[in-house]
Amino acid sequence: MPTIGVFALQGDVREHVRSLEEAGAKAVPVRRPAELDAVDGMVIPGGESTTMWKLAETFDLLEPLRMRIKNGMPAYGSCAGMIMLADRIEGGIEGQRTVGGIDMTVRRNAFGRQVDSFEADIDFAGRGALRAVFIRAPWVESVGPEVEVLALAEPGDRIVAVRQGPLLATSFHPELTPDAGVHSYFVEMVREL
Ligand SMILES: NC(=O)CC[C@H](N)C(=O)O
Repeated sequence: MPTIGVFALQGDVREHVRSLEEAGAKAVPVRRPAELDAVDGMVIPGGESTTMWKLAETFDLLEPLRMRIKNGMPAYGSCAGMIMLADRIEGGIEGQRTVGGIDMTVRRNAFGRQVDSFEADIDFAGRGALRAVFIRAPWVESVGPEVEVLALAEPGDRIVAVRQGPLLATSFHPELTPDAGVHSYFVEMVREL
């Protein structure tokens, strides 16, 4: 059984732990570099990317995360986590940095504010309909040639799920629904590597 860490300095950590366990992984919260060393893959949850970035710097987790990802560790980011895995962001705050790894430009809060949050049925990775929850969600503006688009959403057929090698990101929050499909997809990715 793979051990998957959940970035636990900020965000909806418990929900990801539950979804990962449902998908057949051992899930552990990660707050320190030593804890990061012990996992086979990482999830960066939904939450607030600006706060995640600041806390990751303060707790010396940003650089170790970047290194593990550079060395091929699988990672999955939902919503704020998607922003953290983007090489480039639009609409970030002054100086905002990410972990990076996926050759894409992500627009923060692209679908609107908290009041514009919505749910939609989307087709994820050709696996049929999946209920997707969007909360102040980003969308992907553009992707590099190595990036595979896994899902689009209305309005505007925006890119809301992508994969680049061992890295996966979604604009939406599968951890907030009972369907563990996206987490199962990620756990399979970790098993394959
Ligand atoms: N639900 C979310 O994760 C929202 C993400 C948030 N808008 C951010 O920029 O980090």
